[in-house]
Amino acid sequence: MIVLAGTIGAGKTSLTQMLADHLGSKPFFESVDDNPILPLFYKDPQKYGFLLQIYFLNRRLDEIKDSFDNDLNVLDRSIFEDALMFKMNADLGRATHTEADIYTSLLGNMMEELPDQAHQKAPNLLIHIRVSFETMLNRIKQRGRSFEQIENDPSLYQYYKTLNQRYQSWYEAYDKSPKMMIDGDQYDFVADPQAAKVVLEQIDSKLSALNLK
Ligand SMILES: Nc1ncnc2c1ncn2[C@@H]1O[C@H](COP(=O)(O)OP(=O)(O)OP(=O)(O)O)[C@@H](O)[C@H]1O
Repeated sequence: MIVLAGTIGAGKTSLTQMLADHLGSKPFFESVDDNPILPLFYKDPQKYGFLLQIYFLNRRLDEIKDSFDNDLNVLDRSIFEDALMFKMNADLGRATHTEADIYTSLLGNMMEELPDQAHQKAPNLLIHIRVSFETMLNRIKQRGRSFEQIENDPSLYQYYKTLNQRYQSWYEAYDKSPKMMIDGDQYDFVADPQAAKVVLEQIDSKLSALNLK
């Protein structure tokens, strides 16, 4: 499986669809609009952070199991980023370190229980869409999900800034599978068909180098 990674508004959902269409494989999306915990979490992160994390863990394990049958299936977010986000939430006092430790241990246990074929536990390729903090803020504003708006909760500015910074070091340290980075500032693959073509070419050549295509 191929997994997309990147901060809020990086374009993971759009690239998942484009890439699956291009490869003739199946896209897997985590629906934000149907997530009943997310608005609660934004309103009261201390209370709902752990519940949200367990919700995501459950959903992502389902996705991983469902996408097993084809190496080129595309998932719109990796399970590894949840750990990054939860660790950050714990560091910011939005979850306790005990909750973070329990989550990490549960994640490890559940990954061990996945079916045996070792290659299927880790993705075949992780694609990180890197966007600047400015682009991230613009996209969040443009998309207009009310609970994500800084006007409604000014503390989100710092939350988003910290998240954006942490993604870069997270990506550099990531070693669970082959990986590549797409420059989401340079290539606006949603608005610009030429940029989309370049991005798909970059991914194609990585997949060929990995003998996946
Ligand atoms: N593990 C997590 N912990 C806390 N919040 C999370 C976590 N995963 C996702 N979210 C929240 O869920 C919402 C959707 O995030 P996500 O980045 O998956 O999709 P997106 O914003 O639609 O991204 P894209 O535009 O790249 O498709 C955001 O508000 C994000 O903060």
